[in-house]
Amino acid sequence: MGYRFDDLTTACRDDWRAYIEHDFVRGLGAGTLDRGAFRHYLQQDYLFLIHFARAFALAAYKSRSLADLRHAHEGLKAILDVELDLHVGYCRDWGISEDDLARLPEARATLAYTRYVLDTGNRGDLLDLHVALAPCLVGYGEIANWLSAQSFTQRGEANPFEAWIAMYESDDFQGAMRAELDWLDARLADVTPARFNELATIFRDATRLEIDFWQMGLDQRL
Ligand SMILES: Cc1ncc(C[n+]2csc(CCO)c2C)c(N)n1
Repeated sequence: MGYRFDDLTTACRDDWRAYIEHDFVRGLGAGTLDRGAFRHYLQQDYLFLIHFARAFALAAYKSRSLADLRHAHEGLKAILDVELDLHVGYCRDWGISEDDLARLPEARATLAYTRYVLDTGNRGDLLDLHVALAPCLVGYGEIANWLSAQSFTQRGEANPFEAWIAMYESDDFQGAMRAELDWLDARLADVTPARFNELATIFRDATRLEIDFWQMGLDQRL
């Protein structure tokens, strides 16, 4: 007993590294990622964010305390008022209009990942749901930090993906990631080994679905 978030990443170390250091991520850092692959990813990420907002609404429904209800509400507001607005603007810069976004077909990788998170939350409790959301919430912060530390990463105008890296490296985003880590550390401190194993399976599955999401972008696959 006495688990922490780091025990989840340690339990699926190879999958976690494959997600954080994926070729798609390396291409973002080096500035060499195929533009079509990035546009495809941006489009599918719009659909992803809509379902992710629904998952925060589910977290509100699953909350047993006012503090957890507020936490879910903050997460939902952050996606609707900040993340999705930014995303729509970002898509516009990449030549994707709101009309295009409204008509997108959903890729299999998007379907699989988002519905997996929603099903995990429906079936389980608030901790199951947060663990399913963690590769997304914590992973992108870790990816931005990892990229900043790599010698191949190009910063500034030389890199067409600079805004993407900067968004997830920002104090706002890193603060939200820290808050999520604290929430998870507090809950994981008193789970049994059997319960930890269940949670580690959820975390690994969601991490594998993040890897598939990057690969879907690279392959420009529906
Ligand atoms: C496939 C995929 N995985 C993770 C994120 C990152 N992300 C999505 S919502 C959110 C929190 C917003 O408050 C974060 C960090 C993404 N965009 N797309």
